[in-house]
Amino acid sequence: TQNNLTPKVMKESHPSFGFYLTKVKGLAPEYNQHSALDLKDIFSLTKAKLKASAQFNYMTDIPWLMKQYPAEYRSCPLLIVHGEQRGSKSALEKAASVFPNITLCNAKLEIMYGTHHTKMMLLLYDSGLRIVIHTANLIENDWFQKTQGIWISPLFPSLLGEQSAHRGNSATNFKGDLLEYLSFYNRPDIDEWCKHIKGHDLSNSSVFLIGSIPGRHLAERKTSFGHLKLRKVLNLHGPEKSLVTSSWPLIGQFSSIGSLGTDQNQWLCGEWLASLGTVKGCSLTSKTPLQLVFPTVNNVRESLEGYPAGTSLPYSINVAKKQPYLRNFLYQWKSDRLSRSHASPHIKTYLRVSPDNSSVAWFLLTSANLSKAAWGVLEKNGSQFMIRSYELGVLFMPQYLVSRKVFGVPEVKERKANMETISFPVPYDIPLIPYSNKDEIWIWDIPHIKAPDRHGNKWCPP
Ligand SMILES: CNc1ccc(C(=O)O)c(C(=O)O)c1
Repeated sequence: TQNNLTPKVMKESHPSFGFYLTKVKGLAPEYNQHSALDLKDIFSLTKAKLKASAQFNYMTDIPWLMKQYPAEYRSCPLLIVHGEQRGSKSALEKAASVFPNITLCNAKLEIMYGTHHTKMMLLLYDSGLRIVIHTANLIENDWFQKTQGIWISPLFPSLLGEQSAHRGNSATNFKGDLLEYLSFYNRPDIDEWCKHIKGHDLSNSSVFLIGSIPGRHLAERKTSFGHLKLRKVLNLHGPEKSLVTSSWPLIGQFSSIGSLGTDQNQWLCGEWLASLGTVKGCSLTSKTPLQLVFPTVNNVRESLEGYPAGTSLPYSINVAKKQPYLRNFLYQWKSDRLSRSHASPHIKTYLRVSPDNSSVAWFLLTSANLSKAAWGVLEKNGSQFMIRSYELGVLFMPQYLVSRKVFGVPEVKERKANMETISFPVPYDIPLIPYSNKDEIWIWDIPHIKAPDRHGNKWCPP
C-alpha cells in the first residue's frame, strides 16, 4: 500500500492511494471503517512520537483542535497559518494566547476578496514527516456530518546526510513544488518548516501538487499555480490524446461558486476548461463536455444537517443572477455507494471520465471551489495571471500510482475489484444525476420555504 497505515484503516482489496473521506456519525460501520477518518484517527496513524505540527486552514476553533490531539502531544509546538484580518484576527490571537505552544502565522492577503483557503497539516515525528492535504475547516461542524476529502502522505523518512531541496524528490516533483508553494508565504515560521521538509525523503510521493498563491504572476511564474499549473502538468504528464479524446467529460464538484462572467466562454468554457481539458502534448482542445456537481435545494433540505448545511455552500443570489447559463451544466450531489448522499459535500474534486463512465483519466482533490479567485484568471492579454486566494490540492494520475493508463470507476454494487482495472474511490456516484426540471440550485441568501428539512425547519436567511 502507498501508506504504512494500520490494516484497520485500509481496505486491502480497494487501494485508496492515500485518499480518504471524513467519518460521518450514524452511518453503518462498513461506511466509516475502511476509507474514512476523523481528526483523532489522523493523529494516531503511526506509533511514532509527534514533535511538532503546522495547521494551514481557513477557519480554526483552537480549543476544539487542541482536544483532537492525543493528550501527550498537546504541548508540542503548533504553528497555525491563517488569513484572518481585523476583528477575527484578534479573536484568534486571544484564543491562541491560552496555549503557549501555539504560534500564529498570518498569510498575507494583498488582493481584495482573497482568502487563505488552503487546508494542510505538516506532522513532524521523531522518525519522519507526514503531510495531509484536505478540505475541512478545523471546526467540529466540518468533521462529522459532511463529505470531506483527505489525502494522507506516507510517513516520509529523514534524509541521510544534510537537508536538500533537490534530494528526496519524486517523479511528480512533489517536494520541489511544495517548497516553492511555501516559499511564497515569505514567513520565517514557514521557512522553518521548509527546512524540515528539505531534511526528509519525499521520493515516494506519487501525487502532483496543484497550489494557488495570491498575486499577479508573470512569465514562467504564470504556470506555477492555479489552472495554468494543472494545464502544464496535464500537458507534460497527462493522458494520451489518442485515449482521452475531447469526448471525455470533465466533472467539477465543489461547495461554492464565484462570479464567472456573464458569458460562459469568457472564463468557464474558455481558459478554465481549456486547462482542465488538457491532455499530453496539447492544451487547446475542442469543447470538452462539462458536468458540474453542486447541491440542489432539495439535496440540502434532505441532508443530515437540513438547510443549515447551506451555510457551508455560500452561493449568493447576486452572483447566481448574473450566470443563468450554469443551469446547463448542473448535476445533483448523490453518493449512495458510500451512503453519503445526505452528508452535504464540502469536498472539492475534479476528474476526467470516459463517455461510457467506466474509466477515470485523473482525479484532483483540492480546496479550490469553482471561482476565478481560486483558479486564477488571465489578464492583460494573457501576459499576467491573477489569483486572489491560497489554495492547495493533489492530483492523482493512474500512470504514477498503478502504472495503468486509467483508473476504473467503482461499481455501485461493489464486485470484487478485478485487478486489471484498479478503480479510484470517486466520492460520488457515477453516472451523475442531472437536475430535474423542478430542481433549483442551492442559494444560501434567499428563503427556502416550500418544504421543511428533516428537523422541521424552513430556511429564512436574515
Ligand atoms: C469566503 N470563505 C469561504 C468560502 C467557501 C469555503 C468553502 O470551502 O466552501 C470556505 C471554506 O470552508 O474554507 C470559506
